[in-house]
Amino acid sequence: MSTTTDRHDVHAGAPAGEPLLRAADLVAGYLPGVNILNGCNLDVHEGELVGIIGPNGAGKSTLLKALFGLVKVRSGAVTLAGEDITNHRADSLVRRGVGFVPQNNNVFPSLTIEENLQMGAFQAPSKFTERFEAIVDIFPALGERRRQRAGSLSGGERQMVAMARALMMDPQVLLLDEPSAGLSPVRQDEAFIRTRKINKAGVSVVIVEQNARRCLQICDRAYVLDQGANAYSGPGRQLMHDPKVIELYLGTLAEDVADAEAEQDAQRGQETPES
Ligand SMILES: Nc1ncnc2c1ncn2[C@@H]1O[C@H](COP(=O)(O)OP(=O)(O)OP(=O)(O)O)[C@@H](O)[C@H]1O
Repeated sequence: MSTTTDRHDVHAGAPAGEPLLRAADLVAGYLPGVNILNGCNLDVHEGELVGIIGPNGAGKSTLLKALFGLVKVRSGAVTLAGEDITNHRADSLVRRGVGFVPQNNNVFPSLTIEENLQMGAFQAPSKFTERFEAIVDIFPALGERRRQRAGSLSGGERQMVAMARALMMDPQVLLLDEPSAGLSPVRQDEAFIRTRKINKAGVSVVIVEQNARRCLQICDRAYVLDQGANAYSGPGRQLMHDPKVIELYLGTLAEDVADAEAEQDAQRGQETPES
């Protein structure tokens, strides 16, 4: 295992063996002739929590969408357990074990929590009860409030419903697009704790985040993107201490990072199940 955060080691710190999900040299974009991803690489190994951080407009969300068939890949390849899934449709990817939680408009507001989760299982309705129970084990609040309309929930609660809906198909890997976006600092922390719970329940996770520091704190490994290409990668905590990454992307002093780590360690000790 490599342990350096080196520009030239594109998967620094990655475990050995074949990744569960791989993006290799992806070139993709929205408009003809304009590439947003310029040769992006990403590996996710089974059980990993992998972060994607970088400046605004770096292409983080575009990379996630390209993995999920929502942005056309112009060259390069996406593979799942070694099989090519490049440009496969989202519904077929869901059947194959890839889940995706978009940043916005990610619940049906007029439907109840339970109905939202039924929508998540529409490709396998016979599994609804079993999956619902598994998800309530992770997020008990969803069971208690199953009859509440999603439109009446707070932003953080909606995000929980959106994550739960994506979990209904029992994905091998879950792609999360900025789960902390638009939430207050406390609610952001809850979103990160939920992400860790999902990962601890055995789901490999890719999380795109603007809150780079928090993201690096919870990730096994992270990739820093810049202008649609890999800039750095490595174990999350190692990137947090990398002077180049701090200067360019975290915009903070090393002492602040140490303080934030201590704070996070204290919070981790207090992590309790959702109520
Ligand atoms: N639907 C779209 N059509 C055309 N261009 C788009 C579209 N969505 C995103 N882009 C452009 O792609 C580039 C990368 O956007 P993307 O959302 O992937 O960046 P990001 O790294 O996730 O940024 P942020 O942290 O600000 O969300 C931006 O220049 C953006 O304007």
